[in-house]
Amino acid sequence: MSSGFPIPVSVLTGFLGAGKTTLLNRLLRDPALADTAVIINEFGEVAIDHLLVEQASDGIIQLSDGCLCCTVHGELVDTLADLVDRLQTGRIARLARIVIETTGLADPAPVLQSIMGHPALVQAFRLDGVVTLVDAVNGSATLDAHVEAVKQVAVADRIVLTKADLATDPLDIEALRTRLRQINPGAELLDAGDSRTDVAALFDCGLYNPATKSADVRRWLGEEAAHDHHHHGDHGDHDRDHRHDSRVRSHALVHDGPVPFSAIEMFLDLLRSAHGERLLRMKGIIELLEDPARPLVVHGVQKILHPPARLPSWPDGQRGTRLVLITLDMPEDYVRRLFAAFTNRPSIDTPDRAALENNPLAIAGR
Ligand SMILES: Nc1nc2c(ncn2[C@@H]2O[C@H](COP(=O)(O)OP(=O)(O)OP(=O)(O)O)[C@@H](O)[C@H]2O)c(=O)[nH]1
Repeated sequence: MSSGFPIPVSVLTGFLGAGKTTLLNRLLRDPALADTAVIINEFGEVAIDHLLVEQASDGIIQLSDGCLCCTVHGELVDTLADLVDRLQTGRIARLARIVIETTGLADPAPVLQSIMGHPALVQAFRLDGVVTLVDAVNGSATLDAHVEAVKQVAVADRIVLTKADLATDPLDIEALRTRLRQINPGAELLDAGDSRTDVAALFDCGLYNPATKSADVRRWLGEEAAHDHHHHGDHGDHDRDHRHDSRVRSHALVHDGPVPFSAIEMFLDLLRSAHGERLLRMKGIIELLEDPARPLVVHGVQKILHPPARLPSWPDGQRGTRLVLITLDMPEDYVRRLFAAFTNRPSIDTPDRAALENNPLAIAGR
């Protein structure tokens, strides 16, 4: 293997909406991350994430998988192998680092095992560290409800607490910190709002060392290695590898043409008031009737609805509204019909938006 190898790989993980892309955008502004390739995993039929990473798009590689939970094994391995090939044939001059942003529902063990355990990749890459983000507002509830979130914390070298600015009770934050230290006593615990939480503090962790992690982590990684042993070269066994909770699903909503702000607002309000606790994540890019040239970006994370932001222009030139919702136990049909009602594309037997607004007896979704 030629010089420049092994390339350090950092894994950025954290539950849905914890703030991975936000932190990544901040870090990518640092010249220390020049020559960094970013691999992001998208799920669902519409891709949004790559539009929201503010870097020259040639540095971003998007893995598109239909699955919520996996930074899917085979595709990640193929992408990394392709990068090696491009470097060796001179199509890329140099890569100083790779950052992999996992999906929020990812079990991190297979991702780490892809890098540490794959016979071909182990020569080219070294797993440098795992950075796990935990949202200070939703963190405790998320750890209670989702085992993936506990695993993400347990495997971390650095844990970054986000959204402390939104947390109302400092005692809650302290309780969360204590819990994070219990799950992973060895990781450094940092605050996203602290300017010292920079590239130097998060990356260059040294070679990832499972021996410094809990017995659980060593067991999970061991199970992955055993699982891998049977699956090298076999990318098609997704059903068997598919581990996410079938109660969790993603809904992709697309609308061509501009939508009035009031319609989007009402759609989100109704969804949140009727089914807020079932809405794990909502994100979208919206073409507004009032200002179609500047896309509106909306984010909801469990009980938080973040203030919408505006982009100066359409990142990929393609206008329209793309929303992704990740829900727990929510019928697909309900979401689609409600969205159709507010974008004036009623399906059969569904009251249209005007009827919903004007008729107090109309109950959406019924
Ligand atoms: N107030 C506040 N908002 C934050 C912070 N970090 C992230 N956000 C907001 O949280 C929302 C979700 O952030 P993202 O960076 O998209 O989260 P993510 O982890 O990449 O989301 P997924 O990829 O969907 O799992 C956005 O509206 C961000 O602006 C923070 O520290 N404070």
